Amino acid sequence: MEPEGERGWEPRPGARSKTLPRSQERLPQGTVRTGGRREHSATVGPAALVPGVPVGRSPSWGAPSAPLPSVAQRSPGEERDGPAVGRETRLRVVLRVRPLTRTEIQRGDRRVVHSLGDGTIHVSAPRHNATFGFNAVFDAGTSQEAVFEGSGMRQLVELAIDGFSCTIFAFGQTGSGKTYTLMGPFTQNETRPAAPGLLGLMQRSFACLLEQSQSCSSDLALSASYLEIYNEQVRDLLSPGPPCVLPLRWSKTCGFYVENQLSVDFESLETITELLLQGSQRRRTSAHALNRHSSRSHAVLTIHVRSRAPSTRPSKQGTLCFVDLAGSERVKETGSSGELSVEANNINRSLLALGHCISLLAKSQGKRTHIPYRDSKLTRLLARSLGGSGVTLMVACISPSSRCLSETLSTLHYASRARKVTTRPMANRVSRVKLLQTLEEEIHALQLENLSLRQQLCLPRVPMKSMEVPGTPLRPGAWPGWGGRYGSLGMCNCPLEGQLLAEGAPAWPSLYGLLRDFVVENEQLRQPRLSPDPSSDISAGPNHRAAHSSCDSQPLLQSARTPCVPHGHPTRLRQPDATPVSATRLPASVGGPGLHGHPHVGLCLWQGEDAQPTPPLPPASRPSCSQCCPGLADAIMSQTLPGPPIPQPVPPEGSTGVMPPGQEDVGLLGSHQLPRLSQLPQRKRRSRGKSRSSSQQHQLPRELLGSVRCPSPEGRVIPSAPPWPGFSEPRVGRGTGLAGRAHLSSRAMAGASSGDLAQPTHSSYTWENKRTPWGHRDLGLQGLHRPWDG
Ligand SMILES: Nc1ncnc2c1ncn2[C@@H]1O[C@H](COP(=O)(O)OP(=O)(O)OP(=O)(O)O)[C@@H](O)[C@H]1O
Repeated sequence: MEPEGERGWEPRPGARSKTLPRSQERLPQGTVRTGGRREHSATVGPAALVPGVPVGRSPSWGAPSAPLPSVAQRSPGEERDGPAVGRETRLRVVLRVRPLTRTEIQRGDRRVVHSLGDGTIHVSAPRHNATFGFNAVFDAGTSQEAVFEGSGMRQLVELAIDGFSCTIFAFGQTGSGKTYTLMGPFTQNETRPAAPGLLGLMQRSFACLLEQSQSCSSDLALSASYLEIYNEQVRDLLSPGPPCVLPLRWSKTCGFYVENQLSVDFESLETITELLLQGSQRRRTSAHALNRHSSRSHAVLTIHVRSRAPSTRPSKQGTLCFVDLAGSERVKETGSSGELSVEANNINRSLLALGHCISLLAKSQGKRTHIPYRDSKLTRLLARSLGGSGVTLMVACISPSSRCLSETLSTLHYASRARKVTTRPMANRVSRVKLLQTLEEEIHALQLENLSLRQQLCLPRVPMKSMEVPGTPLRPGAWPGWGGRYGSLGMCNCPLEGQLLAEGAPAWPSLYGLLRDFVVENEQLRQPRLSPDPSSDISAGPNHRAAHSSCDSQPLLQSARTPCVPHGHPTRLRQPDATPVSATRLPASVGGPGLHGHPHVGLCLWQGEDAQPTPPLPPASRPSCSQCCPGLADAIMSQTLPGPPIPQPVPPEGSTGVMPPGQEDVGLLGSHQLPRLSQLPQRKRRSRGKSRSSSQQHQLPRELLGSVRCPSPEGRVIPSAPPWPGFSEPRVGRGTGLAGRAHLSSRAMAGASSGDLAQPTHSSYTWENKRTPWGHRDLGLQGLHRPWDG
């Protein structure tokens, strides 16, 4: 008998089995035998989605309040160092049947699918008589809440909190109820969320997550990103202005990831619901014969869950990813033409690629050949969920109408096949030791870079302690003063080593305080003309300098393009790879902002141990930039820095504030081309590979670059760093969002916000983002109004 994957979608009439088929028996070494008798009617007992628990012994998926195994059971060994390899686990597949619509009833369509209970569904139509089994079947009358509880979403939320990458994707024919299941009866014209009873899996999961985050012992940091794949382009649905197209990249450590995707922090249900609503309103939809609000793109909403565990435990980083696939459609039936048919072709092509990958993944390990994830953007994004280390739930949606029979059968076969796919879930945890090492590297690199910049600027090597802002209290555990950091012994004099070796919590605030100070100093050194007297500015204490850096507006330090490193310094600066990126990528005449570069947003410092996270401001109280919107810098700085007055930014001389047409995007990329030295090795590595970085693809033409780089009005995304080793989730360049707080990420700061680090949660490189007006273009900079524009 041919394996199902090679037989196409033809159903096997009359097949029905309540027993575990041979193809799904548990074999030794955790393998699953496939390729025998075709089975699309199997009722697999309890799904083994819960990692580490053998098939047949795990709690039944969807069983309310089924206990999860303990962390130790799930991933033995992962406490030691990073993620541990999980056991082979099947995808969980549930089926939802929507009710007949009024049109279908009026048309006299017949119901051709009937739930038999026990996770089975029967298709009865002339020449088609088949039964299919799934982990759960929700018939037409099932409420949204029952779907949430019965599909095992609660457990997925718990797994995400525990550091697993969980994916829920809805698929099925157009108009079959995918969006309804995930988001409720949402239409783009809606400005209010649906009635509570109709809320979808997403909103219920958010509530569950927030509930758990409040009750669970470890502090959780939550953020969201939202994108769509439209006509094979990945577009950010949270970036202000029209959705911007983002590159999809691959890294050895983390696989495929979207570069420069915005990620927005949230702490309340209202905020995340609002994000969902506003992002969804920007998603491409159209009306066609089968659905008045048909999604024309695949949408992916990812919730990043980072737990800041006590310092002795590894930090966990899970994700909860909701994928609302565009529905497969027959152009003849939907009546699509023109743009609609182009969209339909793209949708069908990507779904075909997904189906192909699933067919191959459903084969046994021995028979599995290369999985062509690269065939579409969708399969690239779902690679980890399908064949990697994620925990995946598929929600297949079908219409019961006789008119949709062939599409329904396709979906049922698709879903049956998906049930054979296995993943090896792994919790994403970063050990304290690894985190310390990364911190150490980051601090060393920054220290050297700053030293080099100081030399270029002819500034004293040692910032004077006496110049620190008087009256600013030292953070507990922070390094007292700045003197000695660049002492005659250089790095040897740095007490960091002792800190790294020291056990216990007090090292953390000190390390992060140190890192913060270096970062702030680095920012200032890269923008020496920020204040009339750069040297005094830079050599002043960190707080004072941070106040200045809240609004940068001046060109990058040109002479910093070739930093000179003291001889004998045992650093990567001496390696060929360590040539500053700014030297190779920035034209000589380039001026540009530092890593921040946005005059409207401030550089927030870590708020110290005692500081409370700042709640997002309501739109009405949104502060504005210090010149065009004077409240923002004040608001930011007052939240972070006690004491010193906040200097206002000086508009650059002769700046017009208007980017030449067509220059907007390169301008941004140009500003992206200023990574810190500490990012160099990874960037170099990537550039050697096949895929080019965005900056390589879009080299900044010299003539287009004036002395003024035009930063975004809402904030910017810093050069996206490649994913961090040990972090399964690609780090995203964070930017502004619609609500909540948005971040810029950097290598170190990603670590800071990611886990173990109990203190500075929304740390440096953070700006307070209050609701962003949609009219602004963030990344393209078109129509940008800047303070000096007049
Ligand atoms: N379980 C359900 N109960 C009541 N109405 C439903 C249900 N499922 C879907 N609907 C309705 O059916 C219509 C189509 O649903 P929806 O837009 O969710 O389909 P879809 O699969 O997302 O379609 P597309 O792929 O074209 O975006 C909507 O009007 C929705 O309200």
